[in-house]
Amino acid sequence: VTDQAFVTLATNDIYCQGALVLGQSLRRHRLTRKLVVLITPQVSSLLRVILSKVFDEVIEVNLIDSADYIHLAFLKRPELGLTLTKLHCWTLTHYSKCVFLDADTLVLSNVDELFDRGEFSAAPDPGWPDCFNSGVFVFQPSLHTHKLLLQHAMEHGSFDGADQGLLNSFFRNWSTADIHKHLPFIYNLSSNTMYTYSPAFKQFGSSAKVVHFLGSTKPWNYKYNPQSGSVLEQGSASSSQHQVVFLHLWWTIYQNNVLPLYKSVQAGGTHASLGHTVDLAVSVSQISIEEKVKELSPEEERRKWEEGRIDYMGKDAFARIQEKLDRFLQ
Ligand SMILES: O=c1ccn([C@@H]2O[C@H](COP(=O)(O)OP(=O)(O)O[C@H]3O[C@H](CO)[C@@H](O)[C@H](O)[C@H]3O)[C@@H](O)[C@H]2O)c(=O)[nH]1
Ligand SMILES: [Mn+2]
Repeated sequence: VTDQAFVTLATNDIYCQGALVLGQSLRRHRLTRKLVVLITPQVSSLLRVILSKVFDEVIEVNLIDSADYIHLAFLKRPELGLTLTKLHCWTLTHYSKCVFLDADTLVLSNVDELFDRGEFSAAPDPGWPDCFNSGVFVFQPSLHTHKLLLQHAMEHGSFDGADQGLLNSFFRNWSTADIHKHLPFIYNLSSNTMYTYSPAFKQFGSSAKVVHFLGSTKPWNYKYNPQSGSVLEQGSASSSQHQVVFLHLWWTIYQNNVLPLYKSVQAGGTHASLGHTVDLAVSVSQISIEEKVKELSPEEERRKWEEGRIDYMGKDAFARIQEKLDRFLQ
């Protein structure tokens, strides 16, 4: 089937690591659809090369390219940045139907049956089951829908400041209108929420098809010991039994199906620079993915702005600029 696709999003080199594991996990289970990753200009050229080995299409999306009125409105709402980026998936009109998967999801078996569902299908959010979780959803690309979504974002914002709030208020009758649009929880199983229903996990957990590492600690924040096959806990994060199993699987795929891709591109050392934001440390007993903290020179900063590569979510966010101005004026 060439007019249907699995789609994910990675706006930086760190989330690319998740996208690569997700892509490889899809390939392990008889892939019959196209694989697409949306990226933003921040993604390094090395990661683009690696992504293109796993994904059929690596598509750069850029907020600056969107219609002018949206761009202008966006400048007043920089916090919607990442949200609008996810919405770009509706512009993939060379596909008739797609399944979106967050870069922090992992596919455990073939999930082609998701394409039997219509827009907008998603699984309940474990924290508020009358809302859907926007980490896995079935949608139909359409420039018209895309425009309506952007308009909705500009007019009403998002009640959680991100895509899940926006999509839930846009597709507001999801929870009551059509039960076929309720994906079973096994298509978006979040294993690390505060509240879990353990007997249900025992009963149904083994039929899980997609795992979602939702929340602030992602698999790539852990370290992995390839010899013992153990995942090393990070700080205060404590993992439940089933989560450990899924983390282990994530790292196994990373080690066996992602690391070799890098080796074919660059001479592998024990400490490799994977792009401008990621360092990879590989030794016999430990693999870790670390974020590089790199300060740009003022000249580099200015060039970034001039090229339109503005970090709306981070240091160029309006609140941060305001702080700077206040400090300057005092
Ligand atoms: O810096 C970032 C952050 C996010 N993403 C992408 O956006 C997705 C959503 O972000 P994530 O960190 O996975 O959020 P969650 O912890 O899953 O939190 C919830 O809340 C988000 C915001 O509403 C929704 O997008 C998620 O689907 C929902 O599960 C990621 O998987 C990536 O595909 C990036 O590319 N870069
Ligand atoms: Mn997620």
